[in-house]
Amino acid sequence: MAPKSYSLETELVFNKSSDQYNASVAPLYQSATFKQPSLSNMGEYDYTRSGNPTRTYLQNHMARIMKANYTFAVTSGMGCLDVITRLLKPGDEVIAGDDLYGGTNRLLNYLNSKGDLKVHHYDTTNTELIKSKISSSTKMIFLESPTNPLIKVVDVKAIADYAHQVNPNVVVVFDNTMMSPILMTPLDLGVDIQYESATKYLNGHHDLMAGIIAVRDSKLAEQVYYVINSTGCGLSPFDSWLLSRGLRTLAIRIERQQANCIKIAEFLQSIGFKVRYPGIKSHPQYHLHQSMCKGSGAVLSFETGSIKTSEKIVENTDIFGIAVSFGCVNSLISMPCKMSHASIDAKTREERDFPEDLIRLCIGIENIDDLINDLTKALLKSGAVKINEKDELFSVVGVEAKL
Ligand SMILES: Cc1ncc(COP(=O)(O)O)c(C=O)c1O
Ligand SMILES: N[C@@H](CCSC[C@H](N)C(=O)O)C(=O)O
Repeated sequence: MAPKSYSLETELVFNKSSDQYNASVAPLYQSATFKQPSLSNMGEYDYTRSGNPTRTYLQNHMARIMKANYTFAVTSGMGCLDVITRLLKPGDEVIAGDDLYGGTNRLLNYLNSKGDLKVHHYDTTNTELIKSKISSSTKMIFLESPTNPLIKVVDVKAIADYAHQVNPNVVVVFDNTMMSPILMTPLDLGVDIQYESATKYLNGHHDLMAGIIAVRDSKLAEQVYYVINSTGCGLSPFDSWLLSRGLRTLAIRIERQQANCIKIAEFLQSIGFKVRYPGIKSHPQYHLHQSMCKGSGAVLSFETGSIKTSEKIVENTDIFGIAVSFGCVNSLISMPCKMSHASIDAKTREERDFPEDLIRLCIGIENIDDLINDLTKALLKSGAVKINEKDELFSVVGVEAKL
């Protein structure tokens, strides 16, 4: 009989553990080795690099949440990409977005520069351009949507369907870190491998690094497992246990983070900033995004027109911490060009229309009035915003972001 599945919110907290003592929380097997029942019978587990019950529990839970047949927990989001790129052969052609996360760009560039892969970066918001570049020699396609931090939206299904028509063996890879499984199910849109940095929303507390790889095809799953076992990047028992714990509140955290983010996007827009956020109608791909996702997440970016002004804003918030990463319960502020995306060189950033003054906000679950007051104080101190005779805030920068 097919296992009964519940709504995502229920699946997140529903415990399917079959623990011998009926522990309400799946136990932590903090053990590197497992004794064999006999010399000839290895038993279910022998060595934690190859498998561990706490990691299996997490993976089974994640598979239900991501609508995957197989998931694999590894030591970071970049660890996922490392495993996935190892499925390719030397010299294979791959297509990648031109606004992928900085670390993704760095690893792909590294492999390209060593001649391991031939990586071609294109603007993946231009579906026709991407289609024209896909050929029978394209072996893998790397997509991200909305992109971090320019919030560009990709037509995932159109690209995945076309790529599979041209080459049934192409592997379409999708980084779903920005949406999480609560807001998007990329496997339903035709991607072959979905991965996420679980360091972000999935865990939500910035107390661990992890990554999850999800697939439906059993052959791909076998290859992914082979690499993980061979390289030893499976997630440790303790981090698997911690991630299982963080995961339970994913739905409620995202609901609150997103509600706060929408209010902040509207606030910034109302005082004259051009805001990049797929949850507001002014986003050029608002309808495409809404057709693929159940929400818009809690990351937005905006420009001020001046690097100095942006620096002053970032340095004058209290509640918003100056830190990389996102998806955590507390709010963060950053300048991607100096922080998360500094690994993309300045020339490439310019070629890709990446604004140096861009500020990224990652919204947490704090009280919304406190967040808006904190931001207002920093905007006023920086001089980016002033108060008119009617006591209303207005932006004095009036910059038109290149969306
Ligand atoms: C969209 C995206 N994908 C992947 C990663 C890599 O994840 P990790 O930091 O867990 O390696 C990050 C951030 O680091 C990210 O923002
Ligand atoms: N120094 C790190 C930067 C990590 S950025 C983390 C996250 N993806 C974000 O977008 O903020 C590095 O070199 O990778």
